[in-house]
Parts: sequence; C-alpha cells; structure tokens
Amino acid sequence: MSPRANGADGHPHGGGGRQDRGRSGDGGNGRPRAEKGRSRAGRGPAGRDGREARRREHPAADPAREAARDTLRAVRERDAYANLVLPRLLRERRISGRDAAFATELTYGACRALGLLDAVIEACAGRALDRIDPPVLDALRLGVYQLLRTRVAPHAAVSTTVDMVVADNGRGAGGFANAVLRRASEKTDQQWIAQLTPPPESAPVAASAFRHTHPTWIAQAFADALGPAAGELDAALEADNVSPRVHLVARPGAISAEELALVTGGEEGRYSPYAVYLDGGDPGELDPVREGLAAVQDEGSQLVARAVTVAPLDGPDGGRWLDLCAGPGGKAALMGAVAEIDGARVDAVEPLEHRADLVRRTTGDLPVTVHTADGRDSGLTPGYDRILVDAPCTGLGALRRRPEARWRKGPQDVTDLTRLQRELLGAAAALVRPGGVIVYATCSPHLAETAGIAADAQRRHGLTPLDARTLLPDMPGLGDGPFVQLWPHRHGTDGMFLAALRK
Ligand SMILES: C[S@@+](CC[C@H](N)C(=O)[O-])C[C@H]1O[C@@H](n2cnc3c(N)ncnc32)[C@H](O)[C@@H]1O
Repeated sequence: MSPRANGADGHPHGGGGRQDRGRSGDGGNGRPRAEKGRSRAGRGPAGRDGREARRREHPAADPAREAARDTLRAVRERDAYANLVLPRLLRERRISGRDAAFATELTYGACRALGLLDAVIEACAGRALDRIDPPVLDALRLGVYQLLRTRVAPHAAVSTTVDMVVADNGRGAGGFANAVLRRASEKTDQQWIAQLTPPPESAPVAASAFRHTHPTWIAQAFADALGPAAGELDAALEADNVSPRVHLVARPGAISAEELALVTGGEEGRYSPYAVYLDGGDPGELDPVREGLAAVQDEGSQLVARAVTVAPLDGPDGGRWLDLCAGPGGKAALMGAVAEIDGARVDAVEPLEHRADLVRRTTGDLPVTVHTADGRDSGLTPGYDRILVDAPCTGLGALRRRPEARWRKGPQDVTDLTRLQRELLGAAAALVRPGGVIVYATCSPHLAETAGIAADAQRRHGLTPLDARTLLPDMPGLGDGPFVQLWPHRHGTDGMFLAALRK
C-alpha cells in the first residue's frame, strides 16, 4: 500500500509534531551545527560507537524509516545492493504491511533519485556533500525524498528525519538537518528540477539525465544507442525509475505459457512464447515454480536464449550447443529445455565456482553439462553448432532492477569490460564450426559493448551477421538490423542487445 493512503502525515509513524523548527542550520559562527555537535565535548562520543550508544537510549520508534536509513548506509558503506539488504532487514525486524511498503518506496525511490536529492541538499546546505557527515546525509536524502516525492506531510517528513538525526548524531546535527529540510520544503519537486537542471538548449542530454535522475554519461550512452530515435531518451531514462513486472518462463516441454498463466493468474507474454507476466506476489511461492516447471526470467532474456535455438545454420544441426558465460543459468536452462526436445546437448561454462553451482541447480536434470572454466580458455573441443556469449557487461539495460546501480558505475567499467567481451567472442569464434552461429548478447545498450564488439568480431574472425530481427517473434521497434536492441520503454523487457554471427 502506498503511504498516500495513510492519514495526515502519510505514514502511521510519521506524526512527530516537534515544535522547534526554523532554527538556522549554523550556530551563529558560520559553522553548521553538525560540525559543532561533533567537535564539542560533552555531546557524547561521535562516530559509530556514539551512534550505537545513542540508539540504545532511543530505541526504534519509526521502523520503516530506520530500515530505509540502514539500507542506505549499507549501500554507501559496503557497496551492498538495496534490493537484497532491505527485504532481509524487513524480515529480521518483522516489518510488514504498510510499514514495509513505505520503507520500500523510500529506500528504492531515494536510491534512484540520488542525483536530484544531493543537488537539493547541496543547494540548501550551502556546502559540498563531502562536508556533510555521511550518516546525516543518508537521513537528509530520505527526508528530502519524502518532501519532494511522497505525500507525507512536510512537518512529518522534517520532524521524523530530525528525530532520527538527533538520536543518531546528536542535537547539533539535528539542528543542521532541520535547517536543510526547511529550505528544501520551500519548493516542490518540479520547482527544484526547474532551478537545478542544466540548460536544455546547451546541454540537452545532461538536462534529460538530471530530470530523470541518471548520471549524464549513461544518458549519453542511451542517446547514442537510440541514434535517430534519440527523441525517446526521456522515455528510456524514465523507464529505469519504475520497478518491472515479474516475468515467468514456462519451461518448454514441461508446461505451456497458456497453462502457466491459468495456474498463476498471470498474463501470457506479448513476445516470448514462454513468457507469463505477474502483477505481484512472491513467485517463489507458486507451485509451478517450486516444482521446476517455471522460473523467474525477464522476457528479453527468454528471447535471447530462444534466438540461439532457432538461428538458421548452414548445414544440419549436430546438437552441440554451448553457453559460454552461463552463471547463474537462466538462459542455459531455457536452452537445455529446448535441447531436450530437439535431441541436442548444452555445455555451460562459468568460471566462478558458486555461480557454476547455481547453473547446476538451475539446469537440474536437463541435458546440460556445467564446466567451471574461463570461457577464454575453456579446453572444450571446437565444432559447436550454436554458441551463446551472454557476456559480462555494465548492466545498463537493467538499471530498473537495481535502484542504486546507476550511481555506482562509471565509464571506466565499460573500458574494463570491452576487452573481456572481445576475447570471449574471439574464443567463441574458435569453438563454433563453419556454418554454425554465435549469438552475442549483453544486458546493456552501450555501443562500445554491443555493436562495437560485434562489428569488431566480424572483421577479426570473418563472421557474417544474420538479421537478428528474424530470430525474434513479430515485435515492433527492432530498428534496421542486423543487430537488435531491446528497450524497457519500448518492449517492457530489460535492455538486451543481440547479434547473430555465422562462421
Ligand atoms: C551476464 S552474466 C550471464 C547470465 C546467464 N547467461 C543467465 O542467463 O543466467 C555473465 C556471466 O559471465 C561470467 N563470466 C565472467 N568472466 C567470464 C569468463 N572469463 N568466461 C566465462 N564467463 C565469465 C560471470 O561470472 C557471469 O556469471
């Protein structure tokens, strides 16, 4: 349930009602209260020990906001994933119902909107973010998010945040937080965006990036990949701000999509013949998933795995199929299920032992053999009919799944990955038989990881591109070929790229 439905403050625990709003953020000497509080004797110990001592004195009064704060801290301090940390905290602390929904909205919303929140905080604090105590900054991000992007009453957003900061960081920091939040509350979300967005005339991509809370380099990568359709940039960026529907794959030979939709109450997918969309609930609880007849898998990934199995070969299919980057095994399982029907066998390569184990578990009794090896030097015998290279990539096509991911990646990640991608595709070119097909895929639209790598392999290894659009069911918006880029805003799938290359 959304916090909109919950009373005046929009949240059952939100009505703090403090009366000491409006004090200046600095203590009269230009130094903010946060710093004064931390440096003055008699305020209690600063840092983690001090925070924990204060927390013992002030037990959790607002479990949803505290779970959100602790998740933001884990993301910042240990590079944790918000969508793994938060559900665990909610379970451990027995937070459910409205509180869990509110904590989820706050956490994921604040993670996604970080660029905007930080710009507002900086403008209101009058100083750089690195001069704000990080735990105070976490609380401010949550407070500003509530002010700008929820219907929590402003007085409740301010008072609950200030209470949390006082409990964790002392009264000085609370005064500073109060001043920043009071200033932030003077304008709406749209007014702040209008004030802080770079000028669209001179910096259109940076302006779109800011409006839809992405780093500019990612927005530029999307614009480059959209090419003549760059007018869709705003829609492409905004699609990352919406949590995706759950997609199930009906394992071929075990259950049809039609049956799966009937049993689960879901809706048959638009494109993949194996896809079923669910609107909510825990898919792990569904009988067909528990029994291994179906699994959670994005429809775009289903289409990539299916493309490997239907690509036209030159000469007969000898039934030797390979997944060169297999962990955790979603595509290997779909290829394995089709292989079982077609009388083929799949070799699945994954260098990380724990991920290779996941592939073993995912593929179960299907005709799939898992090899724990580096795909660049797998030791496998050449002569494969069909090879999938689902290469490690930046994941820029799946940002909607990881709320904090966009702020954690940088252009250097692309540079680091393209070498590995080139080498893996080179290894596949050596393993495929003449007339066989390699499908090269990434969950990223970044041209350096997608068309750049595929075009380079054509030149280096004498591969011929097939029109990848013909390997997909009838779908709109697939471009001019021969490569295909799927988009969340167009297709509702992750942003998968695929190229089909014949030797
Ligand atoms: C994009 S994921 C593959 C997803 C998988 N195909 C699926 O559908 O479940 C890329 C995988 O490549 C693996 N990988 C990384 N370096 C590799 C290498 N040198 N050789 C083969 N696989 C590698 C990663 O560990 C990761 O599991």
